[in-house]
Amino acid sequence: MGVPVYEVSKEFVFSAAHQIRMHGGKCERLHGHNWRIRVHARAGALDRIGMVIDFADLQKIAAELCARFDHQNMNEVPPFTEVNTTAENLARFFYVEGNRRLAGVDGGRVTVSKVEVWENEGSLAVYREE
Ligand SMILES: Nc1nc2c(c(=O)[nH]1)N=C([C@H](O)[C@H](O)COP(=O)(O)OP(=O)(O)OP(=O)(O)O)CN2
Ligand SMILES: [Zn+2]
Repeated sequence: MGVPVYEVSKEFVFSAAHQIRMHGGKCERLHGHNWRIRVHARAGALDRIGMVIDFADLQKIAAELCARFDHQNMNEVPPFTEVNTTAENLARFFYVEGNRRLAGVDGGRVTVSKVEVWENEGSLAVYREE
């Protein structure tokens, strides 16, 4: 028998402008996206009612993180005043901040395992740690 792993995920959309510094092409100009973020959470054991985490609680965490960027120029919102606003860096940001928020919940039973960021229907970046 393998080691059990349960995973749930939740998806969010927010609208924000950005510009990719040093890109050298059109993406260096200010432009916007409806960013689509999917946050995956995993656990080796379920809680007493059979959940990794309630979808509503995962939604709350990710919604808080999205709120700081919604209808903003992301390049003006820390840490993206210093870090380039690529989909890869945004995925890492959600992964790290999501895990920071989950660390205090249920003795660290649940972690963010993966974050996917779509800049548009065809362009996806994924961050996870191995
Ligand atoms: N690896 C990455 N490449 C690019 C990123 C990125 O975050 N990581 N970002 C951009 C731009 O933000 C751009 O807005 C999105 O790129 P793209 O998907 O190419 O968007 P287009 O609308 O130009 O795409 P088409 O599908 O060709 O119309 C660029 N690259
Ligand atoms: Zn873009």
